[in-house]
Amino acid sequence: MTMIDSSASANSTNAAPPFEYAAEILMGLLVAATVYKHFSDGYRKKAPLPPSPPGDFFLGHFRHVPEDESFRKYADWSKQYNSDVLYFETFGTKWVVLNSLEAAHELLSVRGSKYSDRPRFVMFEEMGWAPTLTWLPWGPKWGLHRKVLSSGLCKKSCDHYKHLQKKQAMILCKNLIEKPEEWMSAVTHFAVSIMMRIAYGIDVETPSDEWVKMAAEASEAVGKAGAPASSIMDRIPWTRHLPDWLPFMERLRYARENKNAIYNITEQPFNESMIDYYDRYYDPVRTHKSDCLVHQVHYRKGEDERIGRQNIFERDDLKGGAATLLIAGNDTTASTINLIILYLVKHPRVQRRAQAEIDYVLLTTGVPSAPVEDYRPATPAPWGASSSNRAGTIRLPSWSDVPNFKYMHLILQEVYRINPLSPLGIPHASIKTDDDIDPDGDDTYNGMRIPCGTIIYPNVWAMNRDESRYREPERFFPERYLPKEEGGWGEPFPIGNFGFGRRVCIGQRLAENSLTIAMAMMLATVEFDLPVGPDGKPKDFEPEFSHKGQSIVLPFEVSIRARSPVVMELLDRNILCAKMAEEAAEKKMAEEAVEKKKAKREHHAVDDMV
Ligand code: HEM
Repeated sequence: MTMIDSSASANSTNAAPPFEYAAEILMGLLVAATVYKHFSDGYRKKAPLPPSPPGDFFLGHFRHVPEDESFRKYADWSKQYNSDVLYFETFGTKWVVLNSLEAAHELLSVRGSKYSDRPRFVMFEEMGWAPTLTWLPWGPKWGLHRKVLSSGLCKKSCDHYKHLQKKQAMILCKNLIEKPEEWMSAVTHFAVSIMMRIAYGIDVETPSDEWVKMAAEASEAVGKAGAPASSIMDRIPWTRHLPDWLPFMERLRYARENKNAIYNITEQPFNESMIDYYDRYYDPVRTHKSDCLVHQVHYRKGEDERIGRQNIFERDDLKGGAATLLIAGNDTTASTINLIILYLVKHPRVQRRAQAEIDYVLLTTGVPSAPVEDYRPATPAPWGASSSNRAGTIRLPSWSDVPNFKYMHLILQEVYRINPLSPLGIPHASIKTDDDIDPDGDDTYNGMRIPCGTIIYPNVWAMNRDESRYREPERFFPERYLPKEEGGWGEPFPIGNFGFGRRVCIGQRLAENSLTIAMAMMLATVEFDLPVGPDGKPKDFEPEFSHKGQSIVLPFEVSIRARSPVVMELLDRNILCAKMAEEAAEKKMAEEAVEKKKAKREHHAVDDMV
């Protein structure tokens, strides 16, 4: 026994372990496959690939594309190679960057049936995402998710949420005035409270609520995860199984460290919402379900089961769908409001003009009969740090006022243009379709070949700075969109911020409603100024941005105060009214539900007697 053991161990020291050369063999096969592919494509005389900067042999462009602010580099290359379409390749992963609106529109919208797939988001899989519309590949499951989520985000549904958005906009302004130093939490609370209510039926009372913290952690985890589908794991999926202490594996480490944040936001609000669903179900008074996504879809599923109709939207789909709304809807909205505040602070002239417009609309429409002077000081405040009209408002903006705030809408467009939240969009991917002429499913655009399965990044940042569309693109100038007759430059609104074609953002209407009512309310009630330095004078600053994943502005200081002494009272009174109206509506729905149940019971009783 001892002898056999020792010979075995001697053999094992002399012979090579079975997998010692596996890496080399694998590498050799990959090189051979790359070389074969290269030459076989060439012999088939296909159209040339789009221009691309030089890469390394085998590694391709892996080392050449920067992780941070790659959109700038792509825009530079686009100019250098005089091509709006650029091609890149690494370890067999091919990607194309579209630097013009024309190319993005033609490929992603007009040829949408070919370009609406997504690449595999291996890093997000590693982070533990449930099935979510944003990352789902093109196919029936995507169609089902899109249909279910869109039904709650169409115009009619969005009108239904307007009271909620207005109430939260008023609470936002109250929080800004009461705790100006915590202004960013107030903004996050605004966005989270809307999405938590719509997705889960959960009311988020204050900016210090646990739900706000949890949503902020998840948004941060996603926001700092880097541009989607660009990590080493997305390029070479098997690397997700490597230990995360290896060099180049920072993003794997990041994914593993942030798994909890995604788990919490997917599981906890969903479970809470389901508990509430069953509480309501068995409660004789609150028998009606809430109007949120989870309750509505879960109820429909139950009804389908009851009548034997197939419903393929599984529990995990609902969980993922609700988390999609929260994650996709809250951070985008909050980050855009942060940007709006930044540009208002940095451009006082723009802020004054928008306030003047809002004051004018509020004063000249639907005004109580008492003279204006009863509500505002006749002259600007004597300490007049600025030339602003500090009159404040005599009433708060309502939804019917919003279309009249024309200059405010231009500010929003200029914020979109100058700082797109997703500078490289969310990547699409091309697929083979029945209409393809090329047997491999490759496509041709302007004489350039786009191989089937290529990942497509629309460089929205470059499109929004296209000098043939925007004069002085780095300048923040909302008037650029005004027609020339009105003193503007007649330039077009930016288009790509919400994406393209069949994958275009489904939350755009909801987001724009949140943004416009929040802007209107803030401009009517709040004054934003530069922070005050130790010498008591306004202190200018250079904002810092993070471009890891989303392009967001990092926390900055701002001086915030109410525009007039009546503002706080107006806000308090209107918030109270909104809450009372909500309670009354809830009570009415509960009473109707009880009546309905009673009628059903009586109907069955008669049936039984018959
Ligand atoms: C300022 C706010 C927002 C911006 C800038 C924004 C931007 C985007 C972009 C660029 C895309 C990718 C489109 C494409 O692939 O071509 C997208 C997709 C998506 N957005 Fe938004 N979004 C915002 C708000 C919202 C809101 C409020 C919701 C939900 C209520 C939402 C839900 C989604 C979903 C589910 C997708 C994936 C659609 C699909 O893959 O089929 N977004 N969004």
